[in-house]
Amino acid sequence: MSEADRGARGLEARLVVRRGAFDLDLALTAAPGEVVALLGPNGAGKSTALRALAGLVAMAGGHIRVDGDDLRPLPPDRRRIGMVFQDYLLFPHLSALENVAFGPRCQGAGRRAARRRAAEWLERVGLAEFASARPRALSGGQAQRVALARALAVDPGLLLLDEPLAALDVHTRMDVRAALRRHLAGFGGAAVLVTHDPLDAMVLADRIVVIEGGRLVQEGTPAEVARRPRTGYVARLVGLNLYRGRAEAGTVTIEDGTGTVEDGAATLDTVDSLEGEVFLAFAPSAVALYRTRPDGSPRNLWRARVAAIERHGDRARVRLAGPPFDAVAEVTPAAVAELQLSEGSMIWAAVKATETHVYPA
Ligand SMILES: Nc1ncnc2c1ncn2[C@@H]1O[C@H](COP(=O)(O)OP(=O)(O)OP(=O)(O)O)[C@@H](O)[C@H]1O
Repeated sequence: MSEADRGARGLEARLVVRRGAFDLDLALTAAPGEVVALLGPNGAGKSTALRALAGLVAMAGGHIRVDGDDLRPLPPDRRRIGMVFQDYLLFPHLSALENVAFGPRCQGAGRRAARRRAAEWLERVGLAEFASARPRALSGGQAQRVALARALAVDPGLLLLDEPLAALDVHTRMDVRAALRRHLAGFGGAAVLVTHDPLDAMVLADRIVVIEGGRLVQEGTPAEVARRPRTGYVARLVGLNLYRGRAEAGTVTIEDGTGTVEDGAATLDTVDSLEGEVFLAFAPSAVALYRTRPDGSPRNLWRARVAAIERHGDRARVRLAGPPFDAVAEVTPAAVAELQLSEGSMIWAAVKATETHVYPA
């Protein structure tokens, strides 16, 4: 390790954890002031990663450096870490103020200093008047703000948030998400957030790290990840059709289609000049559906079976099954009626070359 590494600020970690048949091996960094969201399907290892950082699960290897200090040998209560965990609730027998004062007390602050500090934090999260309330008298959103104040009151070098909004109803969730964003913006340490909700990740994170099967599969800013998904999971999350293929002279041969490549069926034309291994993506709204073969035959035209029709806000999502490949189309409910779409029916689908996006695999 170089001097520069030792003195690096923020989080610099490699987390190696074995849990039965599952193993996690993840390099993770977060600069001071940066919020990194861990996103991934169920069982990907997000909570395991967070618990390893907190010292709640043992690591089989790796290291955790926060502002240059190695935390791995330290027990959880000696790590300067703030935690807002879904199941790491407030102490029910303590008031909001005492809950927040608990951390500074543990760090050695005197009773009065700890209470003063807690009062400041409750003020900052807008709950000054609830200082003497017990947790059961608080709403879910208020309790979550007290938990955040408690986490931040210890002036942590690293803040860990595990599904901080998951237990809240939709309306409260929006408010608390906006408040959380403001508090995170004012926090000078590194923050790692675990969420299932792509919207939380998009709104709260500076950078998204996607993990699947205990390994990093993609990372980037929310915009980069949304625009250029690299796995099916990410593509579904951001609502895009995504394929891997080989590009040659403006045509992409789909390699992960559901059917065999017969007489050029599993190909899509693009307006891109990229060659070689690529990802090809297009939005469900770019897919046009026809009952009969359209005149003038657009270039990217294929015959597809309707596998399912789902309501999605004021639009309908039509799942199309291959061969040549699966896709999702988004149309109006009126179009579903006009086209007489039903599960199992065969239709024509088209997507303009100009509506496809191609990027290196
Ligand atoms: N206490 C445990 N003992 C053994 N294996 C465990 C334990 N907890 C979790 N696992 C396994 O570790 C893997 C990762 O689980 P983890 O909870 O970290 O995933 P996650 O990405 O947080 O999932 P979710 O989104 O469902 O919370 C899973 O395969 C799970 O079965």
